[in-house]
Amino acid sequence: MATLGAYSKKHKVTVVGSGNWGSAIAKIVAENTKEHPDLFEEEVQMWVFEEETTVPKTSKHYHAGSKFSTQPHKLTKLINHFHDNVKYLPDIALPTNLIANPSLQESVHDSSILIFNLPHQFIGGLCDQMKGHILPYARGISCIKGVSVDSEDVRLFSESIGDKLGIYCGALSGANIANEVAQEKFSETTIAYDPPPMDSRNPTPKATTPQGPTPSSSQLDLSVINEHKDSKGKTSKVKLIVPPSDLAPIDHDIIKTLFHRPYFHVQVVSDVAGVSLGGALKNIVAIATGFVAGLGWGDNAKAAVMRVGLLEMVKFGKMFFSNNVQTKTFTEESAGVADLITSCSGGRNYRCAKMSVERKVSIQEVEKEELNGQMLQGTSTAGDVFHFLKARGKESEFPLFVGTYRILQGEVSVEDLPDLMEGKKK
Ligand SMILES: NC(=O)c1ccc[n+]([C@@H]2O[C@H](COP(=O)([O-])OP(=O)(O)OC[C@H]3O[C@@H](n4cnc5c(N)ncnc54)[C@H](O)[C@@H]3O)[C@@H](O)[C@H]2O)c1
Ligand SMILES: O=P(O)(O)OC[C@H](O)CO
Repeated sequence: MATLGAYSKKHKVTVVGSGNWGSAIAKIVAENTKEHPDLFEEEVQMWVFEEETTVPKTSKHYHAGSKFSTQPHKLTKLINHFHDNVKYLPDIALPTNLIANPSLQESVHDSSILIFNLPHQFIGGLCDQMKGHILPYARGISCIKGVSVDSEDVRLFSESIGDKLGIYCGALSGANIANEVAQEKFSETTIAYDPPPMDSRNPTPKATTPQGPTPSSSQLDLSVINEHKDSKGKTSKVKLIVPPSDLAPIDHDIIKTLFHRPYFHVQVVSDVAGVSLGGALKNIVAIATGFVAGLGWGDNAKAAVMRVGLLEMVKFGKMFFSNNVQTKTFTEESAGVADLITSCSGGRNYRCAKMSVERKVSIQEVEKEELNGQMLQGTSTAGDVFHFLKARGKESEFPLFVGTYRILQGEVSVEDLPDLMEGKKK
């Protein structure tokens, strides 16, 4: 594990997002910053999308007659008072060094490590608000499970965040149902972090320094033109800022120290595209698995959907992200097959899809009734991926992804899925 060694400055960490997974990850990193005061500032900021809420009746903090249980209060106030995200991760004790902050700009101020963890629909707008307010040499980790799609392109959130903010950003994804992780039940995760060469500990990075008297490290113009190969194999030149030399480089060691816990085991790899795609595409497969479970079709049917889903996940990566995506990320890492299995067994996408078939209502209706503000990612990812494939005439090559979208749209029925998967039904 990393130690401070020659570095005198500490990393400040901010988690952008505070939903079910956002709060669980914030708990983990706050536990680790407390355990490693040589590397990190103890206090971790967590940006909260502010809303008014009361303590729910099911919470251990609910007391009939108490002002928090009867009148709405700001969620940040409740989190900081009870050290419990009573709405999105109820009844989990959050470390007292984790501070909920409703101001995005204030929470990211001076942070050298930014962790992005919120439903993917919101990240673009938040990055726009963060521009100019973050340290230019900050580095990021995206815990978002989704892909950024428009008619032109499909992109990884780690890359679109990185481009918007002018920073390097890796990705964390794995078989991680948030409530289980928060209850400290053992799980594994995969972090893909392939930082620019200038971030390595040795040798000291080359940097362009202004002429004149020697400035302090914080005043140096440490911009480096970094030749960068993106997840599709395209090489471009990006201007990145070298972190000051009195701050420990954000390399695999530091990343592992920040996220690894006795109950949360981290593998660090370099395949950012594979890790991100695994987390995004399995959500579509989880919906399809939930649909067949809703019909009462049993474990064999679920396994068949998962098998086809895994093949389509790998194919999608290979087809649209060239050879940068490694098949073994899908077959060997937590971010691949393990996440697929857990999501298709007990994830929200699976559970809501199952209930929608059982109750004969739309999945959106179930989401609203059952998730108390948490949001499904599979429904929008299914739509995004469908439109992306359609624009390229590739629908027939991804029958499960396309079939799931068409069921969601009400164009075909769940009973059609076996034939859809085999391309027998159009
Ligand atoms: N929950 C899990 O078990 C889990 C596990 C691993 C990964 N993930 C992934 O983590 C990411 C975050 O998921 P989550 O579970 O933390 O979120 P969630 O489903 O709990 O979503 C609710 C969050 O969205 C916020 N929100 C609502 N409206 C907003 C707005 N207009 N702007 C900004 N934020 C707004 C809410 O305040 C809340 O924090 C997703 O990509 C998800 O797929 C989730
Ligand atoms: O609950 P879901 O379906 O969003 O999935 C949760 C996690 O991604 C499982 O690893």
